[in-house]
Amino acid sequence: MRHSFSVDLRGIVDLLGRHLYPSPRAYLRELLQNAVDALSAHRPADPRIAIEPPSVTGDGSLRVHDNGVGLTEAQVHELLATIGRSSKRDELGFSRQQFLGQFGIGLLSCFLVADDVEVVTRSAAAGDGAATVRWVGHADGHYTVEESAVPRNEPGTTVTLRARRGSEHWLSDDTVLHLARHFGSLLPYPITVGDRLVTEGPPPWQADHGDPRARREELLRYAETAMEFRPFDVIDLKVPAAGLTGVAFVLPTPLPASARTTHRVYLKRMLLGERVERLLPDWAFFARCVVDAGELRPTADREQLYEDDLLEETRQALGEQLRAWLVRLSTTAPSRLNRFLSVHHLGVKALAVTDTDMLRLVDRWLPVETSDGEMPLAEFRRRHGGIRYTAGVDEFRQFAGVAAAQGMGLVNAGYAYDAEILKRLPLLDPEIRVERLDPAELATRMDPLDPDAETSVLEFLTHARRALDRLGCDPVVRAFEPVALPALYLEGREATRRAERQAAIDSAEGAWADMLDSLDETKQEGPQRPQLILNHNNPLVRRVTTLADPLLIRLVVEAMYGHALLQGHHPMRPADTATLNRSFLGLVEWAVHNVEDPT
Ligand SMILES: Nc1ncnc2c1ncn2[C@@H]1O[C@H](COP(=O)(O)OP(=O)(O)OP(=O)(O)O)[C@@H](O)[C@H]1O
Repeated sequence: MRHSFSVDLRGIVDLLGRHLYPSPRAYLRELLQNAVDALSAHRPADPRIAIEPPSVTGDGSLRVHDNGVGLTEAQVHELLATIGRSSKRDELGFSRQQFLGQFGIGLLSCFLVADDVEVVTRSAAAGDGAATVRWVGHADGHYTVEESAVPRNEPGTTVTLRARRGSEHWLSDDTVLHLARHFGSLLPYPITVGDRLVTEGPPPWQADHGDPRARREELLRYAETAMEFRPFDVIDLKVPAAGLTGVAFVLPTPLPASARTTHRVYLKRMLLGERVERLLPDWAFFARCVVDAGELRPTADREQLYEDDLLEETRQALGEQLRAWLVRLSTTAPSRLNRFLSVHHLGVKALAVTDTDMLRLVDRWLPVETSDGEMPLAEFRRRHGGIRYTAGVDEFRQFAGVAAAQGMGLVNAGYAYDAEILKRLPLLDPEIRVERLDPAELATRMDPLDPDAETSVLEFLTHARRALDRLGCDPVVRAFEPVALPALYLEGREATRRAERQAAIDSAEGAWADMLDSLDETKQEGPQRPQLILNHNNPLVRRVTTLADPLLIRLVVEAMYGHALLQGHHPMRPADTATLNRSFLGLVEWAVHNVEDPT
């Protein structure tokens, strides 16, 4: 025997109210949507939707009239009284293009605010003699159908709601006016609430202003009122496959890193939401869009866009259009591009990591910190042939001045995405040379001393070497710029790696330490120790190299070693800290002793 499911309407309404619709306000959207669909199905000469709020009906009820397609009695039974039955779907289950509704549950949302829903309707299709049918559905799950005592004089439908106790505010004049404006201001048929027209005509980007500058100004003004910011620029958007038109407003300030950009989306000119996500690719955080799309689908709660192939395709196409705008800006208005970059550099850099056009744009236009001051990478290459960079900000601060003085240009790639961007530069031109600075290389650029000077520092060097040996460091004397810098601690990249490995071995214990130790293949290689480069051009250093007292030389060299470590933000091992302390106290003692006893 076959049986049909019976549905407990209260349970379903509860489900919708709690889990599908985030707020009961959805009821007005669903009523507007049905009225619009009814007009799209019939298209009378003077289509209109008239909402009568309680102040007009006078009996506390809300009425929504349309002069659309209406329903016959048979359709009333089939469509209004069957949950999930919609006239707007084809056999394959896809929503028919011109309609907003598709699921056949929208009317149920009225039960979120009312216990009874009355529909009085007359079908346009059934001709002049069509009866006016009155259907009343109750939240407890039963309904009545009868021929209306008052016949309608034109096809169409009137839905009447009387607020459930406690829900009166959802039907109040102010709320209804606000909701009708919110959801319906761009809808293609005139909508009135009482005697107020809430529709505003076509979307602002479709309005014809004749002059493009006037249009742009109008759109900027629209953004100021609708989104509360004066955009940096407006970009027209169009994706025919999704029936999408609209505009992207470029944000005048960067978003906080954690924030997601959201968009105002209309579907067939009904507002889907003001905070719709995932319309643009993630990288396009600098734009907020307002769009209307005919073909994109909503999620069942009508709050977000349904994720399908068409949405993905649309996202790509919109991304393309924003990218093209950026590239266009770089050729037609570089100064505007520079202003844009100064605000949104982080996002553009993120984009350049995966996108070659953006990489080219960053290369040519985005100023980066270099030892010659701020300039785009392309300009830096013009001056220095290739690119040598430091991967950390500290490293850059330490070496930029010295490197520049030796005629070596340095790029600071210590900020987000910098190093990845630099490594990708050869994609633009395989000839581009990019290498990371090896600090050890700096020493090779510094002038050795002339033979006389070299001889004069030999004895000093012997003492200095003895002082630094147990710290794993070799002293070297060179003449370099800037004169003001007495000493520089240089650790080659290999030496750094080795120090890190050694630190790991030192902090490990037992078998683990033995294993790390045995893995340390560099043990077999010759020593590559960090160097303390003392600057012979510096007057103080020059005097120090002439000292005769081995104890004083040791104290001075140790102090310079500690100072150079601190200056270069190098990590201080316990031995380094102890050395610095001891040399400091030793020098104080030496100074005091000499003041007391100058002999
Ligand atoms: N104002 C109206 N004029 C004519 N027919 C209507 C009207 N309101 C509802 N209907 C009919 O009732 C059916 C069910 O409406 P309901 O709002 O529940 O679902 P839907 O609009 O089809 O889909 P959705 O759940 O996406 O809103 C509609 O498909 C439509 O045929």
